[in-house]
Amino acid sequence: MDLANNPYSPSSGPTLAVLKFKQRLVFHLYSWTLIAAAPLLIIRWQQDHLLLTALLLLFCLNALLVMGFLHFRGTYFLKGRLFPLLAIMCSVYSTAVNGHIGLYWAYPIAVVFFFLLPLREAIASNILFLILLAVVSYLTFPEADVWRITFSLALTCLFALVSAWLVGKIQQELVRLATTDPLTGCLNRSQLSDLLNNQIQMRERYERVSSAILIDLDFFKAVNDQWGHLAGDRILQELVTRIRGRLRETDQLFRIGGEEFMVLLPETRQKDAENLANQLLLTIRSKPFFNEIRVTASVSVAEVCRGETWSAWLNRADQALYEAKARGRNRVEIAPNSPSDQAPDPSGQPAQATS
Ligand SMILES: Nc1nc2c(ncn2[C@@H]2O[C@H](COP(=O)(O)OP(=O)(O)OP(=O)(O)O)[C@@H](O)[C@H]2O)c(=O)[nH]1
Repeated sequence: MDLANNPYSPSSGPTLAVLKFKQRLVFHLYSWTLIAAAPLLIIRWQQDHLLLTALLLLFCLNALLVMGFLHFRGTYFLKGRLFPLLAIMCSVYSTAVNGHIGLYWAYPIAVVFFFLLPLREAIASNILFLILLAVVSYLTFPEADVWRITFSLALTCLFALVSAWLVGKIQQELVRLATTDPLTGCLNRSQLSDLLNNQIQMRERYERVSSAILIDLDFFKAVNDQWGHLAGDRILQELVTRIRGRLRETDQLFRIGGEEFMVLLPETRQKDAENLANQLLLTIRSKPFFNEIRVTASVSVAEVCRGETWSAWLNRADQALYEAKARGRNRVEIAPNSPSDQAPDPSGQPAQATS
């Protein structure tokens, strides 16, 4: 595993990619609403509609602010929560004073809520919008029109809701497919750097120390050669079930190579990680797998050191794993702390290799 040249940078995680895509989408939607609202602002100002002009001005300023925050900070002001309020006020007021001409804007606004807001907030905003518009329509239009307006707007909201929900589900599924290994259901390497970096931040900021365990099956090629690849696959699946049975909810299990796995243990010191590593080794070698096949594993443990990068952390764990292989396999090896780490081990115990 060549970690120094690892292609996975923190910005390459699928979750981050989806977030960036959403931010770009929000930026474009705000620029389009700005392009649509700016001419209206001038028209209403020329017509001396002062209240509507003020509302549209606030609307445009909010759009500019959100776009500015997105462009310069990569985050947006109030997460765009002023938008529904201003959009509802503009549309309802415009319908009250301009009749049908104002009403036409209600439809794109109802749809765009689902792209700019979290689903629940979009639903709540649309319910409020529908009620207010129904009241204003009742006061403004003939009764027959009120039903048509309310019903057609409700249908527009419903279709937008269904499409937004579907897009959200598809997106969740795509992220799941991109981040998990199909054979074992473990996390794959796509988010490895991000999650290791999170633990490094916890160490730097709050002195919360995490550890990583690497597990590599011994002589797995021989298992494949003797029993076939399908048997090998079943062993890998059973191995993951056994490992998972020993982990806490907060621990994360990655498949980082063919028969190589990594367990990330947040807030776990080396001593506790070493205990767990010994237990994991025991669960692997103590009982035969599918078809009465017995396998062993080489295991390494590395606690994160102060000031080190995620790849340096993983490299230390990897070196210790090579050491475990070199010393005869079927054992746990502890990675020595990096020279940059000055913190004393609270247990006062020197790092030891155990079998
Ligand atoms: N069945 C199965 N085998 C896999 C999978 N991924 C990798 N392998 C096999 O795992 C074996 C790994 O072989 P090696 O890298 O030589 O390692 P090893 O035989 O375990 O030897 P040591 O690690 O040195 O103990 C290869 O035969 C791969 O084909 C998989 O998804 N399913």
